[in-house]
Amino acid sequence: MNPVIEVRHLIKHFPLAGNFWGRQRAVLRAVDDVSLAIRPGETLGLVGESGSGKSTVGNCILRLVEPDRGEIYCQGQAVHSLKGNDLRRIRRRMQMVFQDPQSSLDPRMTVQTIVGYPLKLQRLAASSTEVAERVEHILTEVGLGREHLDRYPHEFSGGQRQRIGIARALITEPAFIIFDEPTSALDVSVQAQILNLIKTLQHRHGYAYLFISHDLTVVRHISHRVAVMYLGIFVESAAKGDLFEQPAHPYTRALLASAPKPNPDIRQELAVIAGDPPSPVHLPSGCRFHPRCPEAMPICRQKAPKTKNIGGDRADKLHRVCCHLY
Ligand SMILES: Nc1ncnc2c1ncn2[C@@H]1O[C@H](COP(=O)(O)OP(=O)(O)OP(=O)(O)O)[C@@H](O)[C@H]1O
Repeated sequence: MNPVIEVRHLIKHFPLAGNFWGRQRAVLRAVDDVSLAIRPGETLGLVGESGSGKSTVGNCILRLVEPDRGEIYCQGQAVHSLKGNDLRRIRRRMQMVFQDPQSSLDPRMTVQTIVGYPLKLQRLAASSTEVAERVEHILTEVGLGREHLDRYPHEFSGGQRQRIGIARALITEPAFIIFDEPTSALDVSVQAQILNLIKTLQHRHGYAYLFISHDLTVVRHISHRVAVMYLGIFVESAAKGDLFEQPAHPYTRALLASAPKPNPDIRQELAVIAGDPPSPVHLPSGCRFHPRCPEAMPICRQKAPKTKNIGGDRADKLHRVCCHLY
């Protein structure tokens, strides 16, 4: 199957503000050559410590942040070169669900208006009657009845608000959805319900998902493949089973070793590895993980490793790792 979304060599550097007296301006390398492909019905989980560049990858794919370089294809269409109305049109096929439903829903709008708004914005419905019908249908899909149509966001629980956020993303019938930490603001019991809803919707419609999270349990539950991000690059990516059973990169191994055993009732946050990540402005020489790596060799200080495939050739068997050990 062809990928729904494909990203090739994505780069996003943020120039730092300030006066550098003629010296070259320092840049923060938020995303530094990332490639990925996601097929219909597939979820790619994206994990990594805070600041590793996960959200920037998602924002660049949707062009909410302008990439510096790289190619982005949605169902074969070159998103990176679209402008104006063409860019607006492709956004109906690529949607995002945010972490905090409280702040991403306008408190002055009713559910009817919030969920129907993308249809109006993109002129995807012929009449207000059609908008109303489609809103009602999509609310049922996410487990909310028509009695909620005229209520405001503050009248809902956190889980219900996230259902509204999901309905708003689904109303344009997208092929690809980015979930950026969609359950981290929710209680653990509600979190499970939302994750199951996200999975059910994927089974029903074949959506491709990019699922960004700090939480290894959540990523393990929801993903088919997983990519591990460290300081702007993917250090490892593989099918979920391979990544969790046979982690190859020392960073992935450290993440898994430091996480408690799988327990759906416990959040498994990252950021428990010895030492802080170096600054993305002043990256270490060679491999960017070497100052924290228990297996660092002399070459790791000198030369950045290339990404190699240590798995099979089939798309679902690829196991890519960026490390001098391989
Ligand atoms: N608009 C911006 N201007 C300058 N720097 C930015 C901007 N957006 C993100 N960054 C920086 O880029 C780096 C990557 O940020 P990003 O939010 O993508 O990381 P993340 O892995 O999603 O982190 P978190 O899990 O905390 O959301 C960080 O160092 C961040 O401070």
